[in-house]
Amino acid sequence: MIGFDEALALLTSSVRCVLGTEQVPLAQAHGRVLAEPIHAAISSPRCAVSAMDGYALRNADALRGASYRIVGESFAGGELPPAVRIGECARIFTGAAMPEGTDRVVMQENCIAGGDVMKITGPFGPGWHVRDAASDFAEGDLLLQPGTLLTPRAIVTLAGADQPAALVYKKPRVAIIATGDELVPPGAARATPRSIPESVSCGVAAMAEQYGATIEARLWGNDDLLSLQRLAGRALAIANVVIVTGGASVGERDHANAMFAEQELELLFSKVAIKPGKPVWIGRSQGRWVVGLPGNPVSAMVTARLFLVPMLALLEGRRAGDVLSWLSLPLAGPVGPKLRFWPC
Ligand SMILES: Nc1nc2c(c(=O)[nH]1)N[C@H]1C(S)=C(S)[C@@H](COP(=O)(O)OP(=O)(O)OC[C@H]3O[C@@H](n4cnc5c(N)ncnc54)[C@H](O)[C@@H]3O)O[C@H]1N2
Ligand code: MOO
Repeated sequence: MIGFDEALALLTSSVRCVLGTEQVPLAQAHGRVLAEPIHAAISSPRCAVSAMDGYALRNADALRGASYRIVGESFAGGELPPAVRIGECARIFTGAAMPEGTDRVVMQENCIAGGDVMKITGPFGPGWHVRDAASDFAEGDLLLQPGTLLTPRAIVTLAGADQPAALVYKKPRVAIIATGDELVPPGAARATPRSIPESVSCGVAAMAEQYGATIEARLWGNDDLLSLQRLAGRALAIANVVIVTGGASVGERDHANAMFAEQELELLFSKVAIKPGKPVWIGRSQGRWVVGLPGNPVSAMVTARLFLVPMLALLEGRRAGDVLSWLSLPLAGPVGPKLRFWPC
């Protein structure tokens, strides 16, 4: 039995990001982890643009009550109007390039216009309503570091930097083997008195997917060593990470560890001084990671969150600290020896 900190340190120093990389288009990049630095291919905005619909003019020339001749118009993506001189202005729309000679936009709510004349009628305030060239980022700026999780925020940055695709780390492939004679598929327990619904692999698969893994197989084994050994071989052939649920303890039919013995299982640790979840174990077999979770659903979910999730993060090129953050809080009340089925 080892302490939690020691177990986590062992895991963190042993799991390497070795699954390789692949190029994915932006539409498939959400939730993936960047394997390259992202630099801006263009500046944003590319030139000074208006932040409002209104009229562009020279700031030094702007005066409430004054009139200006409208010499052209500027639309987002359109041609630039002629240069604007003193006493002149140009019609402008949000996102359109500022015409030469202009450095201020007066919102149209503060003007009236007729024919080719615009008059400033309202208090147009201190804001110039101009977004300077490269005020978001400049061409060549480093915007995203390798190891960044591609969240919606990172995706909009990638696209805004004119990057149509990204190099990302490959997703870990996971196989889950649920063990236990008493287990039946959810929905079938009501008809069989001594059975219980197989819930653990459902929750653990959802958690693994949430943290970037693909589920290659959900397998099911009785508490019979021979058939479990066959399942172990099958799972190791298709996955980077094999998760076994149940059978982690010392009962006569607890084979989770033994089912990998023929596959040269090397344990990283077995049993951690935590509650719930003491029987959790992690090892290597045939170059794959094997994670043994206790069968109790609460224990399995807690140990999956504490050990499987950082393992997946490390395999995907992230750091364990990206997915584990700690907050010390006082207990709301005394904790007895029994835990509820689902922690609230
Ligand atoms: N003599 C000892 N007995 C136990 C110890 C110990 O140290 N010495 N540890 C206890 C602890 S702590 C735990 S946790 C459990 C873990 O046992 P196993 O991993 O061997 O799990 P099982 O015995 O197979 O099942 C425990 C419990 O969970 C239910 N289960 C199992 N798999 C699923 C599943 N996929 N979905 C839903 N429920 C599942 C199973 O029916 C049992 O009720 O061992 C203690 N014993
Ligand atoms: O600690 Mo076990 O994991 O009690 O349920």
